[in-house]
Amino acid sequence: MRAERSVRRHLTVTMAAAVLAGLLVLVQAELLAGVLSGRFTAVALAGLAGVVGVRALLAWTQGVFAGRTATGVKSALRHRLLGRLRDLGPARLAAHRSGELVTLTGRGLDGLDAYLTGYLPSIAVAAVVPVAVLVRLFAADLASAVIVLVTLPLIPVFGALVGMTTKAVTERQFLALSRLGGHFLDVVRGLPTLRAFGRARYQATVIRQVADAHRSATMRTLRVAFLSSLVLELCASLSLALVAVPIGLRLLGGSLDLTTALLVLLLAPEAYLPLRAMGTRFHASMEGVAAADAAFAVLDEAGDDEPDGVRPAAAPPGGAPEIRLENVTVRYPGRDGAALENVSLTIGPRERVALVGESGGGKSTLLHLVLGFVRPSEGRVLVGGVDLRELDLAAWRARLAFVAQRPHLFAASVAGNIRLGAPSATLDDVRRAAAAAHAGFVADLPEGYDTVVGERGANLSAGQRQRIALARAFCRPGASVLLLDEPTARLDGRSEAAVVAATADLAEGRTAVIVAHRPAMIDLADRVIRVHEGRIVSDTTHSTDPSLPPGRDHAAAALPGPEDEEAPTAVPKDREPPAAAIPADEEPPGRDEVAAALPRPEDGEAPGRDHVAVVRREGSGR
Ligand SMILES: Nc1ncnc2c1ncn2[C@@H]1O[C@H](COP(=O)(O)OP(=O)(O)OP(=O)(O)O)[C@@H](O)[C@H]1O
Repeated sequence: MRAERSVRRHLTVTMAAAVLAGLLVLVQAELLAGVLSGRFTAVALAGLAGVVGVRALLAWTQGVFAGRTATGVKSALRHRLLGRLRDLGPARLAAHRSGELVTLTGRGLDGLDAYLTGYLPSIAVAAVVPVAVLVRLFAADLASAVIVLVTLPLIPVFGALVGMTTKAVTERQFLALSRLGGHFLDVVRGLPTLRAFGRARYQATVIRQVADAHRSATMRTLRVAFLSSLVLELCASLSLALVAVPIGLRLLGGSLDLTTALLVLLLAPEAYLPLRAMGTRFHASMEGVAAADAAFAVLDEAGDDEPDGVRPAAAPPGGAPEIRLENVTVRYPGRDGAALENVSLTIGPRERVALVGESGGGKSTLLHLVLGFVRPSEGRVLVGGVDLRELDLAAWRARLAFVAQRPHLFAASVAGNIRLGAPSATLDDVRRAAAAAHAGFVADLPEGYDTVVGERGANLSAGQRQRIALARAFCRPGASVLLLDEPTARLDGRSEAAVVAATADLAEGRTAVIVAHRPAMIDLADRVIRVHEGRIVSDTTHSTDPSLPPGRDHAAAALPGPEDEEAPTAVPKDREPPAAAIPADEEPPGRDEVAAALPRPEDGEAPGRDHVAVVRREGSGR
């Protein structure tokens, strides 16, 4: 708010300085005409120099305050834009290309400089100075004033005629620029894939085409701008000729004195100049206006993080809450079918729920609903009986420990990445979390926990990235809800067993929702929910029947559908490692070896209970 006030103040000073400098032209012309005609003495030259000096000072003031205005407006817009992008949530954000957003927030908004420092002050000058000049001309010479009065409107009329196409042309140019930025970033990120598939050269051709499209759009914009300048210059020059020729003739005929003639000749161009300048600056500022339009379109998009209605956001309930979905349907923009359809589900406090089902079934969407990343198209999500739409989402998320399906690592130190959700965590806390996530490899990195991770974790293996992301979740001991999206994907058997054990430990006393494909992870849940094509098709609670081997019912719930590639198999509880965090530098207990020896589902064959028994027997016989 304070920033907005100061921007307004700076803009007012800019406009005032521009208008004042414009009006001083009248005094300058008056003095110059007097000095040149000999009406004023040489002393008037000092006054003339003074006026020129004041005009220079005003131009400097205008430049300084215009710069401050532009910086203030751009910074405020960038802040709001970034805030909005944060609030949009991943689902809506996915509709925008990162490169286009980068172009918009960077180079795009920089285009506003021309609008704020040039076009806006020129409007103020064009509104005041020609009128003042006309008034003075009427007082000096009626015939010339009438000619100026008649010809002056031609400039805005012709300017508007040319300018009508400007907006469309500049918008096309900005679109081409955004597309170029978006495509370029996409290609740079995907270079390894493109090279592997032999498409790098082809993409270079595509970039050339997109750049060509941008070049021709820019040339079109420039053509319109030059045409506009030509028309306005021509118009102003002809109008001036209409004023100057009769003045010359009347001067020769003796019907006009030299001072008046000089004054009219000096003042008349000043009537046209502000309008011409406005036209030129209009073209220069249009790219910034197109960028601002694009920025406002993003700002106007409904975010997912705003509580509905005018009520203040409610604080999330304390302790491990109950999570309830009531007839929830989720439709993503641009998709016909629903990602989740009429789903009703209650997850009790401290309950551990595994979400299973084939790819694309809607499991991650369900997690994102609880996170508040996506909003239900129909139905509602309740946390501890309070609608998520009424909750303070920042406070709610502070209570969550979340591992995303594709965790993002920042180009910061390993420790910084792990303590992302717990900035006050000490290095010991970070080490403990890393040990629980079985991320012992960090100690072997060149600078240990201070090693700077490449952009998006580029210098780490996929499994190492996953373990750092897990450590991030483990570094939030205050969290009362665990939301894990395939936390053991990309882990080897040994690490998986340890992470499952640590997860079991962490889930104790918390509400946990875990998207899982692997049997070991599924088996630690109290309840297994199978999601298929956006619907819950089975919901199995852990059996209390002691005659049944543990996990049997889970295996049944997790049984693959026709499309499933993996056949998850329950690993009996007694074969899991103890439910305690295993220090990364220690050898995991012997059970891990069993887990490590287990053929993984991706090995082609889904292991059954017998496999485990065989491996154990072989192991013990040695
Ligand atoms: N941002 C999005 N925009 C549009 N459609 C989406 C978006 N995210 C997911 N979908 C669609 O919603 C459906 C459910 O996706 P979701 O990611 O929830 O499945 P999933 O069960 O988690 O799959 P997986 O096991 O492969 O991670 C899919 O058809 C997917 O294509």
